[in-house]
Amino acid sequence: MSVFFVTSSGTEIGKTFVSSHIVRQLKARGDKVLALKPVLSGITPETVAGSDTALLLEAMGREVTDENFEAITPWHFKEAMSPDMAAAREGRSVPFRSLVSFCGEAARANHDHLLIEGVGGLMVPLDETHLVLDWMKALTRETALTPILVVGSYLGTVSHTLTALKVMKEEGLAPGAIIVSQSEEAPVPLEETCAVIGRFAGGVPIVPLPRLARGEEAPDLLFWH
Ligand SMILES: Nc1ncnc2c1ncn2[C@@H]1O[C@H](COP(=O)(O)OP(=O)(O)OP(=O)(O)O)[C@@H](O)[C@H]1O
Ligand SMILES: C[C@H](N)[C@H](N)CCCCCC(=O)O
Ligand SMILES: [Mg+2]
Repeated sequence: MSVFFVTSSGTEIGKTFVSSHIVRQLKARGDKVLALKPVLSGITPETVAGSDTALLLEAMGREVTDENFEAITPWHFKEAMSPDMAAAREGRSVPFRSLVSFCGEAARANHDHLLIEGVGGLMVPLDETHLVLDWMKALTRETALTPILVVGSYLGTVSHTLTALKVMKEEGLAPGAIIVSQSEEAPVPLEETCAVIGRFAGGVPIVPLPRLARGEEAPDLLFWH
Protein backbone atom coordinates (compact mmCIF):
# COMPACT_ATOMS: atom_id res chain seq x y z
CA MET A 1 0.00 0.00 0.00
CA SER A 2 1.34 3.42 -0.88
CA VAL A 3 -0.24 6.49 0.67
CA PHE A 4 -0.02 9.82 -1.13
CA PHE A 5 -1.01 13.08 0.53
CA VAL A 6 -1.57 15.77 -2.08
CA THR A 7 -1.00 19.24 -0.71
CA SER A 8 -0.29 22.58 -2.26
CA SER A 9 1.20 26.03 -1.96
CA GLY A 10 -2.33 27.46 -2.03
CA THR A 11 -5.89 26.94 -3.14
CA GLU A 12 -7.18 26.52 -6.72
CA ILE A 13 -3.72 25.44 -7.85
CA GLY A 14 -4.45 21.96 -9.21
CA LYS A 15 -4.57 19.39 -6.36
CA THR A 16 -7.82 17.84 -7.56
CA PHE A 17 -6.72 18.03 -11.20
CA VAL A 18 -3.45 16.25 -10.42
CA SER A 19 -5.11 13.78 -8.02
CA SER A 20 -7.70 12.76 -10.62
CA HIS A 21 -4.98 12.14 -13.20
CA ILE A 22 -2.90 10.13 -10.71
CA VAL A 23 -5.92 7.99 -9.79
CA ARG A 24 -6.65 7.31 -13.48
CA GLN A 25 -3.00 6.47 -14.18
CA LEU A 26 -2.83 4.02 -11.27
CA LYS A 27 -6.10 2.41 -12.29
CA ALA A 28 -4.85 2.07 -15.86
CA ARG A 29 -2.01 -0.08 -14.45
CA GLY A 30 -4.66 -2.33 -12.93
CA ASP A 31 -4.07 -1.13 -9.34
CA LYS A 32 -6.79 -0.67 -6.71
CA VAL A 33 -6.94 2.97 -5.65
CA LEU A 34 -8.95 4.79 -3.01
CA ALA A 35 -9.02 8.59 -3.16
CA LEU A 36 -10.29 10.67 -0.25
CA LYS A 37 -11.16 14.33 0.06
CA PRO A 38 -11.93 14.20 3.75
CA VAL A 39 -12.54 17.94 4.27
CA LEU A 40 -14.31 20.04 1.66
CA SER A 41 -15.57 23.60 1.89
CA GLY A 42 -17.68 25.56 -0.58
CA ILE A 43 -20.13 22.76 -1.26
CA THR A 44 -23.89 23.14 -1.74
CA PRO A 45 -26.40 20.83 -3.47
CA GLU A 46 -25.92 22.95 -6.61
CA THR A 47 -22.13 22.50 -6.64
CA VAL A 48 -21.89 18.76 -5.98
CA ALA A 49 -21.34 18.00 -9.67
CA GLY A 50 -17.87 19.30 -10.47
CA SER A 51 -16.82 19.31 -6.81
CA ASP A 52 -13.49 17.84 -5.77
CA THR A 53 -15.31 14.85 -4.34
CA ALA A 54 -17.31 14.24 -7.53
CA LEU A 55 -14.16 14.50 -9.68
CA LEU A 56 -12.31 12.01 -7.47
CA LEU A 57 -15.27 9.61 -7.49
CA GLU A 58 -15.41 9.81 -11.28
CA ALA A 59 -11.66 9.17 -11.52
CA MET A 60 -12.17 6.07 -9.35
CA GLY A 61 -15.02 4.98 -11.64
CA ARG A 62 -17.62 5.36 -8.88
CA GLU A 63 -21.02 6.96 -9.21
CA VAL A 64 -21.59 10.32 -7.54
CA THR A 65 -24.25 9.21 -5.07
CA ASP A 66 -24.87 10.70 -1.61
CA GLU A 67 -23.52 7.53 -0.05
CA ASN A 68 -20.32 7.51 -2.11
CA PHE A 69 -19.89 11.22 -1.51
CA GLU A 70 -20.13 10.86 2.29
CA ALA A 71 -17.81 7.84 2.23
CA ILE A 72 -14.86 9.86 0.90
CA THR A 73 -15.85 13.30 2.24
CA PRO A 74 -17.26 13.00 5.75
CA TRP A 75 -16.67 16.69 6.61
CA HIS A 76 -18.14 19.18 4.18
CA PHE A 77 -19.22 22.77 4.61
CA LYS A 78 -21.22 25.26 2.62
CA GLU A 79 -19.04 28.37 2.68
CA ALA A 80 -16.03 28.59 0.36
CA MET A 81 -13.60 29.47 3.14
CA SER A 82 -10.89 27.75 5.13
CA PRO A 83 -12.47 24.78 6.92
CA ASP A 84 -12.17 26.29 10.40
CA MET A 85 -14.17 29.34 9.31
CA ALA A 86 -16.63 27.43 7.12
CA ALA A 87 -17.34 24.98 9.95
CA ALA A 88 -17.76 27.79 12.51
CA ARG A 89 -20.39 29.40 10.25
CA GLU A 90 -22.43 26.22 10.80
CA GLY A 91 -21.70 26.00 14.53
CA ARG A 92 -19.46 23.01 13.84
CA SER A 93 -15.77 22.19 13.85
CA VAL A 94 -13.52 19.71 12.09
CA PRO A 95 -12.79 16.93 14.63
CA PHE A 96 -9.04 16.66 14.19
CA ARG A 97 -8.54 13.29 15.91
CA SER A 98 -11.41 11.70 13.95
CA LEU A 99 -10.03 13.13 10.73
CA VAL A 100 -6.64 11.56 11.38
CA SER A 101 -8.08 8.20 12.37
CA PHE A 102 -10.43 8.21 9.35
CA CYS A 103 -7.36 8.52 7.10
CA GLY A 104 -5.35 6.05 9.17
CA GLU A 105 -8.10 3.44 8.87
CA ALA A 106 -8.28 3.97 5.11
CA ALA A 107 -4.52 3.40 4.95
CA ARG A 108 -4.99 0.02 6.62
CA ALA A 109 -7.74 -1.06 4.19
CA ASN A 110 -7.26 -3.35 1.27
CA HIS A 111 -6.09 -1.12 -1.61
CA ASP A 112 -2.86 -0.83 -3.54
CA HIS A 113 -2.83 2.94 -3.13
CA LEU A 114 -4.53 5.55 -0.99
CA LEU A 115 -4.53 9.15 -2.18
CA ILE A 116 -5.66 11.88 0.20
CA GLU A 117 -6.30 15.37 -1.11
CA GLY A 118 -5.76 18.06 1.51
CA VAL A 119 -7.69 21.30 1.53
CA GLY A 120 -6.33 24.62 0.27
CA GLY A 121 -2.63 25.11 0.97
CA LEU A 122 -0.27 23.48 3.40
CA MET A 123 -0.90 26.01 6.17
CA VAL A 124 -4.68 26.24 5.99
CA PRO A 125 -6.31 25.97 9.41
CA LEU A 126 -8.61 23.02 10.05
CA ASP A 127 -9.73 24.15 13.49
CA GLU A 128 -8.60 26.52 16.24
CA THR A 129 -5.16 24.93 16.61
CA HIS A 130 -4.40 22.56 13.71
CA LEU A 131 -3.22 23.22 10.18
CA VAL A 132 -3.20 20.87 7.18
CA LEU A 133 0.48 20.42 8.01
CA ASP A 134 -0.47 19.04 11.45
CA TRP A 135 -2.90 16.62 9.78
CA MET A 136 -0.06 15.27 7.62
CA LYS A 137 2.29 15.05 10.60
CA ALA A 138 -0.28 13.27 12.76
CA LEU A 139 -0.98 10.83 9.95
CA THR A 140 2.70 9.91 9.63
CA ARG A 141 2.39 8.49 13.14
CA GLU A 142 -0.22 6.03 11.79
CA THR A 143 1.16 5.22 8.34
CA ALA A 144 4.09 5.91 6.06
CA LEU A 145 3.06 8.54 3.55
CA THR A 146 4.48 10.29 0.52
CA PRO A 147 3.56 13.95 0.34
CA ILE A 148 3.09 15.39 -3.13
CA LEU A 149 3.39 19.15 -3.42
CA VAL A 150 1.30 20.63 -6.24
CA VAL A 151 2.21 24.16 -7.27
CA GLY A 152 1.30 26.50 -10.10
CA SER A 153 3.42 28.21 -12.73
CA TYR A 154 1.97 31.72 -12.22
CA LEU A 155 4.32 34.62 -11.56
CA GLY A 156 5.13 34.34 -7.87
CA THR A 157 5.10 30.58 -7.67
CA VAL A 158 8.83 30.20 -7.17
CA SER A 159 8.81 31.92 -3.81
CA HIS A 160 5.52 30.26 -2.75
CA THR A 161 6.87 26.86 -3.74
CA LEU A 162 10.23 27.20 -2.03
CA THR A 163 8.53 28.49 1.13
CA ALA A 164 6.20 25.50 1.21
CA LEU A 165 9.08 23.14 0.47
CA LYS A 166 11.23 24.57 3.28
CA VAL A 167 8.40 24.18 5.79
CA MET A 168 7.71 20.63 4.64
CA LYS A 169 11.35 19.62 4.90
CA GLU A 170 11.72 21.22 8.32
CA GLU A 171 8.65 19.34 9.52
CA GLY A 172 9.94 15.99 8.26
CA LEU A 173 7.47 15.94 5.37
CA ALA A 174 9.78 16.30 2.39
CA PRO A 175 7.68 15.77 -0.74
CA GLY A 176 8.25 12.78 -2.99
CA ALA A 177 7.81 15.17 -5.90
CA ILE A 178 6.76 18.70 -6.75
CA ILE A 179 4.21 18.75 -9.55
CA VAL A 180 4.11 22.09 -11.34
CA SER A 181 0.67 22.38 -12.89
CA GLN A 182 0.66 25.10 -15.49
CA SER A 183 -1.44 28.05 -14.40
CA GLU A 184 -3.96 29.73 -16.69
CA GLU A 185 -1.97 32.98 -16.47
CA ALA A 186 1.68 32.05 -16.76
CA PRO A 187 4.04 34.57 -18.33
CA VAL A 188 7.12 32.38 -17.74
CA PRO A 189 7.49 29.14 -19.75
CA LEU A 190 6.68 26.07 -17.64
CA GLU A 191 10.07 24.44 -18.23
CA GLU A 192 11.94 27.53 -17.05
CA THR A 193 9.87 27.75 -13.88
CA CYS A 194 10.52 24.05 -13.23
CA ALA A 195 14.25 24.52 -13.80
CA VAL A 196 14.45 27.38 -11.31
CA ILE A 197 12.47 25.50 -8.66
CA GLY A 198 14.61 22.43 -9.31
CA ARG A 199 17.80 24.39 -8.67
CA PHE A 200 16.69 25.05 -5.09
CA ALA A 201 14.71 21.88 -4.40
CA GLY A 202 17.61 19.83 -3.09
CA GLY A 203 17.01 16.84 -5.35
CA VAL A 204 13.21 16.59 -5.01
CA PRO A 205 11.94 15.53 -8.47
CA ILE A 206 10.10 18.28 -10.35
CA VAL A 207 7.25 17.15 -12.60
CA PRO A 208 6.01 19.61 -15.22
CA LEU A 209 2.33 19.29 -16.03
CA PRO A 210 1.32 21.43 -19.03
CA ARG A 211 -2.11 23.00 -19.31
CA LEU A 212 -4.29 20.18 -20.60
CA ALA A 213 -7.48 20.36 -22.61
CA ARG A 214 -10.55 18.53 -21.25
CA GLY A 215 -10.07 14.79 -21.67
CA GLU A 216 -6.43 15.14 -22.68
CA GLU A 217 -4.10 12.57 -21.11
CA ALA A 218 -1.51 13.76 -18.62
CA PRO A 219 2.15 12.71 -18.80
CA ASP A 220 3.18 10.05 -16.26
CA LEU A 221 2.91 11.91 -12.95
CA LEU A 222 4.42 9.11 -10.86
CA PHE A 223 7.60 8.27 -12.80
CA TRP A 224 9.61 9.24 -9.72
CA HIS A 225 7.82 6.81 -7.40
N1 LIG B 1 -2.56 21.50 -15.80
C1 LIG B 1 -3.82 21.93 -15.86
N2 LIG B 1 -4.48 21.91 -17.05
C2 LIG B 1 -5.76 22.33 -17.15
N3 LIG B 1 -6.47 22.80 -16.10
C3 LIG B 1 -5.88 22.82 -14.90
C4 LIG B 1 -4.54 22.40 -14.71
N4 LIG B 1 -4.22 22.54 -13.41
C5 LIG B 1 -5.32 23.03 -12.80
N5 LIG B 1 -6.32 23.20 -13.69
C6 LIG B 1 -7.67 23.75 -13.43
O1 LIG B 1 -7.52 24.77 -12.46
C7 LIG B 1 -8.64 24.80 -11.59
C8 LIG B 1 -8.17 24.64 -10.14
O2 LIG B 1 -7.63 23.33 -9.99
P1 LIG B 1 -8.06 22.38 -8.81
O3 LIG B 1 -9.53 22.42 -8.60
O4 LIG B 1 -7.44 21.07 -9.07
O5 LIG B 1 -7.35 23.12 -7.58
P2 LIG B 1 -7.20 22.64 -6.07
O6 LIG B 1 -5.80 22.91 -5.68
O7 LIG B 1 -7.68 21.26 -5.95
O8 LIG B 1 -8.16 23.65 -5.29
P3 LIG B 1 -8.83 23.49 -3.82
O9 LIG B 1 -7.87 24.15 -2.88
O10 LIG B 1 -10.12 24.23 -3.94
O11 LIG B 1 -9.02 22.03 -3.56
C9 LIG B 1 -9.57 23.68 -12.05
O12 LIG B 1 -10.54 24.21 -12.92
C10 LIG B 1 -8.63 22.74 -12.81
O13 LIG B 1 -9.28 21.97 -13.77
C1 LIG C 1 -12.98 26.94 -0.89
C2 LIG C 1 -11.59 26.70 -1.45
N1 LIG C 1 -11.68 26.12 -2.76
C3 LIG C 1 -10.73 25.84 -0.53
N2 LIG C 1 -11.23 24.54 -0.45
C4 LIG C 1 -10.49 26.49 0.82
C5 LIG C 1 -9.38 27.45 0.69
C6 LIG C 1 -9.06 28.19 1.95
C7 LIG C 1 -7.89 29.10 1.78
C8 LIG C 1 -7.60 29.87 3.00
C9 LIG C 1 -6.33 30.69 2.88
O1 LIG C 1 -5.26 30.14 2.62
O2 LIG C 1 -6.43 31.92 3.01
MG1 LIG D 1 -9.25 20.50 -4.86
